[in-house]
Amino acid sequence: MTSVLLGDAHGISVVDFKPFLDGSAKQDVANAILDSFKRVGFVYLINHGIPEEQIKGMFDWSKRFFAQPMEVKQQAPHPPSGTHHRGYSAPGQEKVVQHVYDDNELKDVRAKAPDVKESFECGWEDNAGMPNIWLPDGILPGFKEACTEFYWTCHETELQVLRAITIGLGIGEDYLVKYHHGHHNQLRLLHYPSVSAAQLKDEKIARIGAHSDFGSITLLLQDDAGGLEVEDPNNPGEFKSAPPVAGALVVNAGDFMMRWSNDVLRSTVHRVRAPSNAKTVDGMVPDRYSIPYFCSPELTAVVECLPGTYTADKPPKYPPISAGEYILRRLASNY
Ligand SMILES: O=C(O)CCC(=O)C(=O)O
Ligand SMILES: [Fe+2]
Repeated sequence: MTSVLLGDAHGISVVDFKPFLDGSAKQDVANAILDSFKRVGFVYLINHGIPEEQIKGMFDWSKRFFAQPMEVKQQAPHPPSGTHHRGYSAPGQEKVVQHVYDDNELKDVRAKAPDVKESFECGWEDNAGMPNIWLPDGILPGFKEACTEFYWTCHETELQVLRAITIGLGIGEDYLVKYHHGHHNQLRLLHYPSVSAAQLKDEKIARIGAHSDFGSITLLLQDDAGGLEVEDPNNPGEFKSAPPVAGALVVNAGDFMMRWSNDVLRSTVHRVRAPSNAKTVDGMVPDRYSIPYFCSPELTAVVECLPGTYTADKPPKYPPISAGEYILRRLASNY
């Protein structure tokens, strides 16, 4: 048997995706991915298919974008409402929350520990329901094209991971692929500025608050700063670090995958803090860049438990849900 399992980082498997992509050991890779998703909801993929050069290029663009003066970045402003999730959000504008929908409660959470990150969101260029918000022509030429190209490259890897999941679940490989045309994915550039280590530790500020992702899967690229933490599903409230692994793509299952699989796959709560080994300079933790790519089904899709994931003894835990309604509800609560 080919060894597709390359290692483990705090319980999250590091899996070689190449034998899936070249067809030499599809089932082994699918099983290894599914095992990690079942235990922790996260997996690291090596040889994931997104070219190294393109990743480096995207991080370079991200750094160039966030290095622009605030008044330039504000020329691609994220609208005040979370449901049009596009453009630039300044530090403190978005507070990622986990199922908080009451207005007063939301106000309290935001006042207590704002997320001091800045982000840029974009999606499919022809998405009329959620149009992209770019910088005016002439500012940072090439940025839009780089984002758009990266978006579709990530979509290819998304489709392969979805195939692996359904093969791991023992159902046809196109079962989930057919809901995912890439029209409602979201490419996010994230910059966590250098901030006071003490304020982060005392939870006066947050980098990104604890949350689950609400789509199908998320592909996440992180730099080597560290700080991503994943909740131990068996010990709620206990978080373990998901450290940077050279060359790896982090993939995590979102809420739709949890619902589709009737809780076989976990949509695990995660957050970003200061890494425990952060090298501070004058009490400040270094800044951090990451690039998540959120994959969602068509908004018209109804997400309901997949065949084989429920029986008379283990009935569906989740009623069917409209993908569009669920996404918009969760997006709205973050702004
Ligand atoms: O920056 C990271 O590593 C994680 C970001 C994240 O969890 C998110 O944007 O949903
Ligand atoms: Fe997330």
